[in-house]
Amino acid sequence: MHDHTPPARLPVPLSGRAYEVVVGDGLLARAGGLIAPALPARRVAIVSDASVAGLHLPTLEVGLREAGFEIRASLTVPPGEASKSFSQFGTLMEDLLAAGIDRQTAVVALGGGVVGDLAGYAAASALRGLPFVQIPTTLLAQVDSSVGGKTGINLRAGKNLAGAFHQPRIVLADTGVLSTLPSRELRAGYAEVAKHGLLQGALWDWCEANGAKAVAGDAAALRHAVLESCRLKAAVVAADEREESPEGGRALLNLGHTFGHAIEAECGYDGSLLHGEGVAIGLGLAARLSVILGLCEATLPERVEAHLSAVGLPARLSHLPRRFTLAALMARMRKDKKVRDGALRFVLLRGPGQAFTKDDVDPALVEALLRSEGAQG
Ligand SMILES: NC(=O)c1ccc[n+]([C@@H]2O[C@H](COP(=O)([O-])OP(=O)(O)OC[C@H]3O[C@@H](n4cnc5c(N)ncnc54)[C@H](O)[C@@H]3O)[C@@H](O)[C@H]2O)c1
Ligand SMILES: O=C(O)C(=O)C[C@@H](O)[C@H](O)[C@H](O)COP(=O)(O)O
Ligand SMILES: [Zn+2]
Repeated sequence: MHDHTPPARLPVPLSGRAYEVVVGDGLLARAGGLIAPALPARRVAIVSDASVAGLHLPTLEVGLREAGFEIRASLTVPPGEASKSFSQFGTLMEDLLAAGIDRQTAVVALGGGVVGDLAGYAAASALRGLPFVQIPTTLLAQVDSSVGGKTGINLRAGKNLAGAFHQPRIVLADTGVLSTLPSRELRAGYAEVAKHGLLQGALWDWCEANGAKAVAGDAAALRHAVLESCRLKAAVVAADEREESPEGGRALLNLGHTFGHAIEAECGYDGSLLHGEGVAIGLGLAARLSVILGLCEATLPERVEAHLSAVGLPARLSHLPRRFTLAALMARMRKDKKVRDGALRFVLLRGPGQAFTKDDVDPALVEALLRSEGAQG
């Protein structure tokens, strides 16, 4: 049963590279007509993961062929974070070239953030840059990763440490495909909505009132979460596309990620901790660090953690079954891309809607926080 609300079109107003995020139900079946005006030719290579391809690739292929698209290849990678690797990247590049792509062939990512980040990096690199289309199929990818042009893979040293900025020509967020998403994945994606809520303010109030509906799969709540998240992200990215602003800018979208990425990397990308779950724990830790530094009300961490727990997300390090060593977490955080002149930089909160970056945080305070949360050493 499809929702017949007409699709919304949100602009991402980047000078010379402006594009739209189209949000609606049933977009996959109409994909060809929707993406053709944004592309140089009706020729694509689709990249997906094996699970998503089994569920949604046939609908997309029909939707593209109906509009006269030639599909040069439909390539799949194994589902999961481990596919954001150099070896999958290499195989994907070879397969794209073997499929006979040229510079007018668009790479279409059909999947979650893993497929979007990996295929986007391949699109940025193959023939030194191919047109790219994002068709996000997870809540996380619809509210966050498909918008803004960050692409990349993980290295042994940590998360997203190789990559490129490569903006898509268009994003199709078909909210109907979320009905097949496992509930753990829906909750993990919701962590980025809560992050956007804490950055934006009014959206945090909405989260506290409606988050439970969103993680239960309520279509109206999910549409609202996608629209408001993309609206916020589009504005932040348009103002500071490459995270260069000294005043916070795009780096604010990293709220919770300094801690989250370190925890995720320590877990080894084996599915035991999803990106959104790491972000949820990171949001709680960022709120706790903000209190330690006297920046916000002492009640904020409990408020953040209570909401995240209420929607079924882990909100504290101690909620995970495994233990972490302090030295390992600190070493991971020192490799974070926000580090400036060797100093850790954190996104902190004065309250919901009042985030900022701080680069003179005493590492001893961070260590004391992590120790009090159960890190060993
Ligand atoms: N580029 C960015 O700006 C950005 C932003 C946030 C996160 N990320 C990255 O995104 C990645 C996480 O993305 P994710 O949470 O989407 O994970 P994912 O891509 O691994 O997808 C999660 C799981 O859901 C399955 N799946 C996807 N869509 C489905 C559907 N409609 N029905 C059923 N199953 C479906 C996939 O097969 C996979 O097993 C991380 O690597 C993170 O670093 C990037
Ligand atoms: O788009 C951004 O900018 C973000 O920070 C969004 C994050 O949710 C996302 O996880 C991103 O990939 C993290 O960026 P990174 O630069 O720390 O790898
Ligand atoms: Zn993230």
